[in-house]
Amino acid sequence: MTTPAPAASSAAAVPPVVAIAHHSGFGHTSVLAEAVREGAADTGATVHLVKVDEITEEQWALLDTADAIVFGSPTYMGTASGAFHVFAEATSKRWATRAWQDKLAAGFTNSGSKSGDKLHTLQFFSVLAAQHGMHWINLGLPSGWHSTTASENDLNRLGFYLGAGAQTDTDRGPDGVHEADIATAEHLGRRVAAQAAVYAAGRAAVAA
Ligand SMILES: Cc1cc2nc3c(=O)[nH]c(=O)nc-3n(C[C@H](O)[C@H](O)[C@H](O)COP(=O)(O)O)c2cc1C
Repeated sequence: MTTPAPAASSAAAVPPVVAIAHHSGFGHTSVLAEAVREGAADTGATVHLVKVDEITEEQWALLDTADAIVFGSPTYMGTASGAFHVFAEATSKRWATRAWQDKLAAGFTNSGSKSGDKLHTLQFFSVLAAQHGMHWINLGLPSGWHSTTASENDLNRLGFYLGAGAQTDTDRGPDGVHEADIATAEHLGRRVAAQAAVYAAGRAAVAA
């Protein structure tokens, strides 16, 4: 008896497109954006890094065609930076046409304090995603550094669930971004890209 060949899955063959829309005033959050890019690229995804304070029409078009958009910003005064908020308001054009409906979304932030009210920035990102009808992908990691046997070098050392949260001493440059936070951001990139692939394959299967 011959076993029939499995149906070809064209959806699985097409790598997802992940865009990282981010701002960084002093370069710390840029290090994390690069880590998200590396994590997503590891899975074979096509990745676009977009600096929201320099965004061009071509880059808006890249966001429009992405399967997933990862939002990233430092936490300034307990929320995303002013430059990120300018970008968020500019997305209202996309909101009006539902252009980003059913894309995936996720987020990361960095601040000077261990807490620094970073959760509020991640919540802002998730509400922005919800306003667009996007599907939020959380970090998907247990919290690290929470017992006598744990360490500050653990993945998700700051214990965020909604997205990736990092801390960098304010008197250090971009090379001061913590390795564990970089690894956590890479994890987020891999997770978003993997989920985007699952979502695209599922959508193709439903349409078939
Ligand atoms: C205007 C301003 C506001 C800030 N507000 C906060 C804050 O609310 N919480 C915090 O922990 N750090 C705060 N910081 C520190 C930054 O989050 C920190 O320096 C971060 O690493 C900057 O990231 P970037 O280099 O990507 O801009 C603030 C810094 C600035 C310049």
